[in-house]
Amino acid sequence: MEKYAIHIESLTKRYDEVLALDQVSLHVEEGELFGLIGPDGAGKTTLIKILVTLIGADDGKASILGMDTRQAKKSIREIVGYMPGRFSLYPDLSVEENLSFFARAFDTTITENYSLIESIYDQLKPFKDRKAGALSGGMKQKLALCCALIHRPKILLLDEPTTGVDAVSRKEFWQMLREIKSQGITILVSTPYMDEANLCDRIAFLQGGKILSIDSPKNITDQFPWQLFAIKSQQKYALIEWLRAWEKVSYCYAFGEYLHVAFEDNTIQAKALNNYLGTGSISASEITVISPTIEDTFIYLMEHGTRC
Ligand SMILES: Nc1ncnc2c1ncn2[C@@H]1O[C@H](COP(=O)(O)OP(=O)(O)OP(=O)(O)O)[C@@H](O)[C@H]1O
Repeated sequence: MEKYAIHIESLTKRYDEVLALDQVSLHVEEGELFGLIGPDGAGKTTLIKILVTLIGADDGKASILGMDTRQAKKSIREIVGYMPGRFSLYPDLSVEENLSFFARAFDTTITENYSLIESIYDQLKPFKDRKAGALSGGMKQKLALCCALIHRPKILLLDEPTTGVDAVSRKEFWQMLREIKSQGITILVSTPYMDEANLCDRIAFLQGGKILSIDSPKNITDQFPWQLFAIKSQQKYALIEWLRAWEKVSYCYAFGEYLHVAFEDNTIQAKALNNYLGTGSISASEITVISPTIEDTFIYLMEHGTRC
């Protein structure tokens, strides 16, 4: 008996000369909040479309609760909730009409599973007669989530639900996902935002159709192998140039007003770093040792190859 909510083995998908998925393997446990993290074009949408049986793979296997995506399309569609990346609602129907439409399509009613969407739909109620096309980005996102949940799916698949949404709505959205997870629903969510990876139980890094790593956010950041420094200076561009010219530097990227720098030689400490900056007439206002972020680790894995 299959124990995974989602099980993918060596999945490969090609669009003409583009290899969108290249031997992707992963599994998602029942009840997990799993993140598919990767930049534009990584293959996230393709993977999710295969899982919801909208497109077929060229090779490999994918199953949802033990059901093969090639053979059990109808049964899978009944138990998954899907929120596509682009606007999936009917813009000329009102908020309430959209929700009723999705409920009817799944042979249910708004009231039958209302408890699942109540806390989200309550925020939309004041606008229930407004056309979906006239809602704000954050409100559209909430309505699309209610529509994806209205038939109480066992597994929820969300394709970049927070892309183009403001920071407050993004935060609220992740809070909603935690609440949905607490109701026993397995969630697979894709995002290009590295900071959202920390909110998942486990994540898979996807890049160019390949998995770079799969693990908990903590175990992922533990893969960054060097001591990492954050440096701040008024001479930001000269600082980048000067450090990238130093043959001892093995990692050097700008993060906002800081530069993250690491050395393969772990004996190099802040004092030696400061001395080197001095030889280039650069003064740093801050040099501190920091913990690597998810983004640091993603860049490291991209440059140094897969670890899994
Ligand atoms: N229908 C298609 N025909 C041709 N190429 C495609 C098609 N759909 C996707 N691709 C290509 O496959 C690769 C993976 O695309 P995919 O949409 O799965 O990535 P993604 O991670 O979801 O990124 P994005 O956020 O940009 O959609 C990209 O190079 C993309 O251009």
